[in-house]
Formats: sequence, C-alpha cells, structure tokens
Amino acid sequence: MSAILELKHLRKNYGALAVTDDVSLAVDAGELHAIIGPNGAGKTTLIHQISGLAPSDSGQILFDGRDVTRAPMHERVRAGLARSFQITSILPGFTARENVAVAVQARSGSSFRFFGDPARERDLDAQAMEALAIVGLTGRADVTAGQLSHGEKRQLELAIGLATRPKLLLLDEPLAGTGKEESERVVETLLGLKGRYTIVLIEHDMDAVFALADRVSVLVYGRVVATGAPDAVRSDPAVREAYLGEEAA
Ligand SMILES: Nc1ncnc2c1ncn2[C@@H]1O[C@H](COP(=O)(O)OP(=O)(O)OP(=O)(O)O)[C@@H](O)[C@H]1O
Repeated sequence: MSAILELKHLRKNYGALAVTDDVSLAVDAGELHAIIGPNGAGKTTLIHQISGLAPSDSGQILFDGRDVTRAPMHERVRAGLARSFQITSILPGFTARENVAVAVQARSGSSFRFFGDPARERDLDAQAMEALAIVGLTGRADVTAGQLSHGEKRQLELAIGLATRPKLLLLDEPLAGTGKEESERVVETLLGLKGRYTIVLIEHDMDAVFALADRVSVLVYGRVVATGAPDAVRSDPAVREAYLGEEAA
C-alpha cells in the first residue's frame, strides 16, 4: 500500500516544551490509523498541524504526493483532507439533511444562490442523503439537528465530513462525551466506513481503538514510541510501560 499522508521529522514547540518531537509516520491509503497516547502526549496538536490549524516549526507534511507543510487549511481541505467538524459547527435549527447539504454545497464551491434552483437542490439533497445513509442516519434526516442525541450528532458530524468527499478523514475523539450505547453506534458507523475511507483516528477509548484500527501509533511526550498492528502495539513493552501500564498490570 502507498502512503497518502506522510509526516517527516515534524516538530512543534510551545515555548520550551517540545509538544511534537521529531514525529515521522506514514498513513497508507485505505487504512484506519489510530493515534493514541496519554493525556498531554500531543495528539490534538499533531492533528492541528496536519489539518493546518497550527503551523509546524520544522519537518514536512506530504499529502497525496504534495508538500502541504505550509499550505493554509482551506487548501488542504480542497486537496481532500477533511477534519471532522465539531458539534458546535452543526446548525441546530436545520435538519440533518440540510446540515449535510450545506457541506456538499461548500465542497462544490457554489454560492447560496443555488438554493432555489430545483435541479441543483435535488442533486444536493441526493448527495446529502447518501452521506446520511453511510453513517446510518437515513431515518433521522428530517429531524432538526438540535433534537438529535449526542451520539447522533457525532454521526452527523461524520456525514458532514464525508460530504466533502475526502481522501483522508481526521477524527479527533469521535466518542468523546458519548454514553455506552451511543458509543457502540458510533463504533458501528466507523466500522462501516473502514476500508472505504482513509481515516486517522484519535481516541481515548481503547476498546474502540483496538476494535477499529488497522494500525496504531503511540505518542508519548510528543514522540512516536511504537507503530504497528493493534496486537503488536498492545504487547510492545515500551507501550505497556508508558501507556497501557495500568491495564496490563
Ligand atoms: N496553545 C498552546 N500553548 C501552550 N501549550 C500548549 C498549547 N496547546 C497544547 N499545549 C501543551 O502541549 C501539550 C500537548 O497537548 P495536546 O492537547 O496536544 O495533547 P493531547 O495528547 O491531545 O492531550 P489530551 O489527550 O488530554 O487531549 C500539553 O502539555 C499542553 O499543555
């Protein structure tokens, strides 16, 4: 498999603190690659660097054969790098399908004048319904987003991300704040996306990570201490000591 995303010797400091410390890793096309690590390990910062929200001090980010290290976020999105939208960006007064239609429209770069063109509206709607079907929200398409449960909002977030037809989807803790049943739903949804999309997943829920990931990279104090298949990572002594210590004991 070839890498769609490559990080080479990436660094970021906050003052004297090396938050991303010489990170090199490759994400293969089609894989679900999880990045795990203890609190404060630098996972969110790394996602910010990949998505373009935080500049990198040095190193390189190659995406789909292109050096995007210094590219602004919108260029990365246009190149196919999507970050899961936070729930706060969901429009609560609009239905689920309208929320996704807005994202489809943003992708196509068209103006809001297209609302009112019946053929165009049908097309947007069909694409929105397709994304909702992928995440299992077909039956909730006409519910206003504010009425959706927390887990359903996370599914809607995924549908909005997918509506941009990404080559790579960056998911920052999609299970955060979900209850047991809801998290099972989101895991089911992610299992459905697995193999169809390239996904980089940051997640604290280890059961979910080990159920979903093709490969796992472990960050500790900003450094990658292990990358590999879930079982190999789980039994890696450095990982057990640094991260899974309590569970392994
Ligand atoms: N804007 C900032 N300014 C200064 N320090 C920061 C900033 N953002 C993050 N840090 C520090 O960088 C380190 C890594 O933070 P980061 O949020 O990336 O870790 P994380 O692995 O995502 O943590 P968590 O699992 O708790 O979300 C922490 O020590 C944090 O305090």
